[in-house]
Amino acid sequence: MRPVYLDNNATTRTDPAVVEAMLPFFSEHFGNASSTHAFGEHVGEALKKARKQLQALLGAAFDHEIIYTSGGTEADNAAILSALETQEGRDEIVTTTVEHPAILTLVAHLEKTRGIKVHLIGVDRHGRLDLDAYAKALSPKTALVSVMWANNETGTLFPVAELAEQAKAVGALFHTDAVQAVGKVAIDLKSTAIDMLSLSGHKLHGPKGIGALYVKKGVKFRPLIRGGHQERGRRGGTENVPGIIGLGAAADLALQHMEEERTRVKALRDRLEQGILQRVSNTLLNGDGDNRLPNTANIAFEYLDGEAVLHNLNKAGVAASTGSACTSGSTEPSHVLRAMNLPATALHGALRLSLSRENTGEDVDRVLEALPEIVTRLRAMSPAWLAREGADGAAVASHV
Ligand SMILES: Cc1ncc(COP(=O)(O)O)c(C=O)c1O
Ligand code: FES
Repeated sequence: MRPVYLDNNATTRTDPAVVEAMLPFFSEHFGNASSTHAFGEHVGEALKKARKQLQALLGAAFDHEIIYTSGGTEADNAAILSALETQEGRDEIVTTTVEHPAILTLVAHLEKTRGIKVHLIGVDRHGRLDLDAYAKALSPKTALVSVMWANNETGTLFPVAELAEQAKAVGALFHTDAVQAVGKVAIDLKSTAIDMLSLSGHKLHGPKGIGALYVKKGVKFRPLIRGGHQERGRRGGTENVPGIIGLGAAADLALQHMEEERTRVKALRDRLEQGILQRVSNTLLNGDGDNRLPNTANIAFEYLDGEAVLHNLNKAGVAASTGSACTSGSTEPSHVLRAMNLPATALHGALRLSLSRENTGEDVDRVLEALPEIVTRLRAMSPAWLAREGADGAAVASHV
């Protein structure tokens, strides 16, 4: 049976058209863009076009607002470290409890080694940001705010445009980790107060190992990687030419497919989600209702271990994850679901199903066929579930 891939928030398949666009840049057009001879010439032109393609997806005012990086993690690191250098006299960072480790690991390190004060803003049961706490945390000491656009585990969207306005009002820079949002939701940076934005190629059917940091014109930037004059001196090192070309092609395709993602993919996701909730008892939908990425479903099965559900789904030919790529395999419950205060009975039972434009109705049917039986079988072996049934039974009896 054809395997079903529902782990697109971990990574996506590089679109065949993207691979096609990249291939010549490994062979006939292998030149270095910095060279003045003919081998480099064609490369320079192609890079310019790719930059324009990414600019269009971001709605950026200028193409030189884009700095290519090795991916989302590097872009996040570059943004935070730059802000601390340029925002003299300010030594506080405001971010959230549900950020990706690319942010959380770095800010924890900065707190420990540089005495930077980090405000971690929490979320409610649906993953919505505590806006009062956010407003209170902002001050003239805030160097940078970093709030993700879309959460990788639940797909919940944060109101980054409004948050950026608030940050601007206290003179803080605003960065957003938009790794999961770019290509899935409409973005028009020129009409926002967002100063910096991180993205990653492999989350939007582009190649791995390429990403970008958008830095709004006029915002001071200190390079993370110093070297040659590439990227206007803001990121040294020979350009990842095939990667940049691939990211441009992926951006172009993402723009073309954006409407489809919002309608067809969302309809598939909704059918999948509703189908599971109807067929399986004691399930919780994690995330903010409609205010979510159109492709992401995060569902917790009470009294079960998500890893066990996942393992059995894998055997049925369905690839998904328990929440996040990097923490899968560990027995620690997700920091995102913990921050959302999920009931203890559900904390370990989460399953993330993340779709893309490559999924079909048949993929959804496959999950809906396999999953209820898996959950029933696992619950029949779960002491916690059996104890709960007993307890419920007693509760029912006491009401008669
Ligand atoms: C929200 C978020 N930020 C950052 C990253 C890291 O991106 P990359 O794998 O390109 O370093 C990811 C990928 O897992 C992510 O989901
Ligand atoms: S995706 Fe969250 S831990 Fe890596």
